[in-house]
Amino acid sequence: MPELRASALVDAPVAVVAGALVETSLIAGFGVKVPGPLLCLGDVLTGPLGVRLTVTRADLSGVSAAGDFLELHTDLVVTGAGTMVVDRVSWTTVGGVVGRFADVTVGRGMALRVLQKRSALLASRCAELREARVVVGAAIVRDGRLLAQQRSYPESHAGQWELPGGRVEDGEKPTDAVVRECVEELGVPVVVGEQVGPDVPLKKDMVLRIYAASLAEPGGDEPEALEHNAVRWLTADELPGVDWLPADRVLVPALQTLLN
Ligand SMILES: Nc1nc2c([nH]c(=O)n2[C@H]2C[C@H](O)[C@@H](COP(=O)(O)OP(=O)(O)OP(=O)(O)O)O2)c(=O)[nH]1
Repeated sequence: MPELRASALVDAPVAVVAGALVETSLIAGFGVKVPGPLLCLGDVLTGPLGVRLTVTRADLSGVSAAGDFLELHTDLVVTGAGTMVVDRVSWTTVGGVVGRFADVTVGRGMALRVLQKRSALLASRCAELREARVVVGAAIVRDGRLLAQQRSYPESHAGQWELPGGRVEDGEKPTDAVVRECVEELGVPVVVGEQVGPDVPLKKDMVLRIYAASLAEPGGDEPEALEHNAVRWLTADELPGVDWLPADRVLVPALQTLLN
């Protein structure tokens, strides 16, 4: 299988770059049809010439999509100077001299041009997302289950599930916002841990950032839905079947890893 590699250094943390990579606007300009604004595991991308690729990875380590005769992988490597983005494109070549000639003259040239253009788009989107407002969410785990809560508004999202959290206020540390929001929404204090998964873009200038958390007083009051319809404790197996808000669906693999 011929393979083409290209790499570029992006001046942004890996969570920002991984988040920018799941935005489908980054690839929609190349004639690729996408199912929604954010790439999720299992999504099918339809490209020119009937190429169909299934997303097999979309997390902090990068994004992959694979089809019958084409595979795309973008790996992210943390360096002291930013995030190294390593693209690998591999495809099955049509046999014989003609096939190999087409490969060299058409396939490689096309792939390189696409990668160069996407690399520039990625760098400028990461610069925007670095400055974006942050909505924090808490991935509260107890006894191998994740707490989710069901929204009651707006009408378009009522009934869908999300993690406790909200916008970080001016001058507030994101981890402090997690604690404040959990007290406001659930009536309980939490201890905040590491970030889970990428910074998922919500709109042009806002990202969703999830932190692992645990109840500060495990034997204390039960978390209650003070501003939502309901709370639920979910197992890793239950996560993919939940009607999540779109940005939270992107985070399901990372949340399953947290639970496992
Ligand atoms: N708290 C929280 N917000 C989420 C999640 N996923 C997700 O897309 N969001 C979005 C919904 C909201 O647009 C925004 C959070 O805003 P917010 O908590 O400050 O207040 P809100 O729901 O009233 O927001 P809004 O409708 O006024 O935009 O982030 C999640 O898991 N937790």
